[in-house]
Amino acid sequence: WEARTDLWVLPHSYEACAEAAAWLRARLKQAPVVGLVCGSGLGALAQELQQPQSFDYGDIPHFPRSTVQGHAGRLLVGTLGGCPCAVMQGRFHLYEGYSPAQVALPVRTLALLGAHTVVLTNAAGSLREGLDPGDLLVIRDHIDLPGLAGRSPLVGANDSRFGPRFPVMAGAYDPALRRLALALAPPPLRARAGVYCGVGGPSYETPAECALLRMLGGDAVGMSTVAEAAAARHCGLRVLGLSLITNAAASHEEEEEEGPEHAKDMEHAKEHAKEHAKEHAKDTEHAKDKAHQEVLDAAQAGARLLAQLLLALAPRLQHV
Ligand SMILES: O=P(O)(O)O[C@H]1O[C@H](CO)[C@@H](O)[C@H]1O
Ligand SMILES: Nc1nc2[nH]cnc2c(=O)[nH]1
Repeated sequence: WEARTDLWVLPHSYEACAEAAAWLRARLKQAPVVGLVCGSGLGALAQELQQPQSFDYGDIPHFPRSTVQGHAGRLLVGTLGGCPCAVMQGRFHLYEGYSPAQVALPVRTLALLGAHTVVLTNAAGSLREGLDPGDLLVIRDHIDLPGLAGRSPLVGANDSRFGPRFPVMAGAYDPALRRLALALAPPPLRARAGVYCGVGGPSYETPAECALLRMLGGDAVGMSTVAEAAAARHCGLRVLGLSLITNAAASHEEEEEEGPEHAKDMEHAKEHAKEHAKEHAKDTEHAKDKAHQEVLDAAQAGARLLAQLLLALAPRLQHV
């Protein structure tokens, strides 16, 4: 038996990223030094980009396709506050069926294009009281749950052209960039530092899972960013992580229903159950991606202040 490693290896091979980078380099007026990944509903972060060149992911060799609402699937390259910048309007997630290496391919491509810094933004659910929708979590550290379980983009033969076999992740989120982001957050944007938990998704967390993540020390939870951060650190990029809080995690749950022990008798309980099942079926139909739509709406509402922060930050990111 011979393992088919080609399908697995190709999307994360150095050659695939180098081909994507060469394709872009041949078309770019100016190479980016900073890469910005837009989270769900945060595509408007590109609005201040000057003289942007635009590329559909479908045209860039080896780039996966964006399949999630709120992720346009486009790379824009221009200048932000004078700083040459590449903005990814849309990222890839494990729950779309992509491998961790495919999720990380754009970050590696940006590194090969000459970027030295990436800003990873996302929409996230809060796990903490006092961290509310509209607030910004400046990521101090992360808990990479898929990564801890072996779903890391760094799994497989190590290509030392990217980086070392065992990269250090302490201090992965650059402390100086974090301080800068905290200092430059424009009022009324409330920014604080904290820990982002990356989960596989696509289901949102149960209340019990939220309690677990809280116990682990998480402040916010989302389904992205951690694989990109690992790949970025592996190839020596500086990383700034920004989570726009869009909801309280697990707040989409229904109010707890009283159990059948509270019904007067079994008949009553059965009737109640039938009615509830009907109502629930209607709700579920109506709720198709209602939760994600709420995330997108909240992200779009917060995008203006986040865009202001990025505009203030960009000139300070240009030089290492
Ligand atoms: O992390 P980003 O890409 O911002 O998206 C977040 O929003 C989606 C859920 O609504 C998930 O993809 C979650 O990770
Ligand atoms: N996993 C997860 N991702 C999110 N993205 C935006 N909100 C959430 C959330 O509550 N949970």
